[in-house]
Amino acid sequence: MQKTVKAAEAISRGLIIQTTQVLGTVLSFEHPADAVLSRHFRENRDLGHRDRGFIAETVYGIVRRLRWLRRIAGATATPRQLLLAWLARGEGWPMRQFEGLASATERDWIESIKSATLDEGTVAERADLPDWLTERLLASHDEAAVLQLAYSLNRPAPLDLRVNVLKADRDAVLAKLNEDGFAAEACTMSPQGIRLAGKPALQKYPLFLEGGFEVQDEGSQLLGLLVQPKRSELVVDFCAGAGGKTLQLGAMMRSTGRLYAFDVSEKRLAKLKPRMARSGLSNVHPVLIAHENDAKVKRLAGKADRVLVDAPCSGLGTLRRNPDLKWRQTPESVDEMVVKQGSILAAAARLVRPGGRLVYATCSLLAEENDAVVDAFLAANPAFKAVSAQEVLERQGVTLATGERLRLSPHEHNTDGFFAAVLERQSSVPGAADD
Ligand SMILES: C[S@@+](CC[C@H](N)C(=O)[O-])C[C@H]1O[C@@H](n2cnc3c(N)ncnc32)[C@H](O)[C@@H]1O
Repeated sequence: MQKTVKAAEAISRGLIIQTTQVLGTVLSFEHPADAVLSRHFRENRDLGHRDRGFIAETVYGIVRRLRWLRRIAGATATPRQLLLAWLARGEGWPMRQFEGLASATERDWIESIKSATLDEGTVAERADLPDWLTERLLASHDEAAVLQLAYSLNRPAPLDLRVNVLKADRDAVLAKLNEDGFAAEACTMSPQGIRLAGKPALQKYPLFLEGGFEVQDEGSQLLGLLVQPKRSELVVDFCAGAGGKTLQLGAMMRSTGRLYAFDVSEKRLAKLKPRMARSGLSNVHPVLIAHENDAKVKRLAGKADRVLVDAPCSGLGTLRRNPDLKWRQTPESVDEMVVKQGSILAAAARLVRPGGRLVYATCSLLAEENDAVVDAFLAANPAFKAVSAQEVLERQGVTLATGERLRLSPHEHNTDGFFAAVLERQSSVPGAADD
């Protein structure tokens, strides 16, 4: 508690006002919270590391516990009231810390909410999730599991790195990080992963600039391992985005063969370029496509050894990092996503050569974006058969009792929530009517 009190002593009225402004913009839910924060920091370059940390952590803390805070502070509480309620109840600030920051009337109000008690509340209220999402999770989990999952999603995520195996080896990177004062340890599941304590700034760290590692959640690294690309293969990362997994696949291919990084977003693909330069990879070919049935995609029909579909999804498995998603997504947006996912998977499957592998992955926790999409695909494409994700990982030294389909969750694996299914196009079904 002493640490919180000390940090709070340095909080100025100005910082409280700025945090309230950022919070107000985030709570309009017109833009993603991380974009609102980045923009604020770009426009206020004089803000120090600690003040940025205070604004970001406070805003994320409030968004994570918004339902609880509204129960405490009132359904129509203003951003400033939510902030004061968070500092008093979420951060446990004692009354004397509000002197000079809150008016006498506000301090009376804070005192009253400090001692306010709440009834137990509904499952959704206790989980700090919207009702519709709680209902959908309850369809595949019991109440205790939903609450456990929600509590783990409502905490900040650790910082994981993936060692670039083309340039470095994990033990050497680990030793260097520890020597330079970072508290780093090897990830327990991913053989390429390192977990750091705290949130150190790494953008200017020489080993990062030289391409020795990238930031990537350990769970996301396991998805790359499921693709298991080999040297000289033709591999397609169908939804490459800024290339988190592309870079991992390229390094696993030892910068040989051809690795196509498709995406419909020019902005995301542009973010891949500097990362490619750092990584030292020369086998990556970013390709901007208009949609999943673009002619640039069709040219590779039947040619790919491996295809990864890291599908656009609700992102609800990443609530530790993007807590605003739970308030921004709707049942309708999820339903639209499911249609898109089916269409992308069908288009990507056409690229897989006989005997080749297709991996469908999401960072969603919802069965309709995961199993339902894969089940519908398998029913319509008898040439594809499921392969055990557990066995694919085992062959790479990862022991994880996941069964046929990979399911990762923060409360069980301390990773983001991920789903993946590994499928293989049978070589013995000539001309199967699957496309
Ligand atoms: C989950 S993100 C990918 C994250 C990325 N693989 C990584 O590891 O960093 C999904 C991506 O799918 C892209 N996308 C959306 N619709 C698409 C489509 N029809 N074809 C290909 N990519 C698409 C989005 O622009 C987004 O970058």
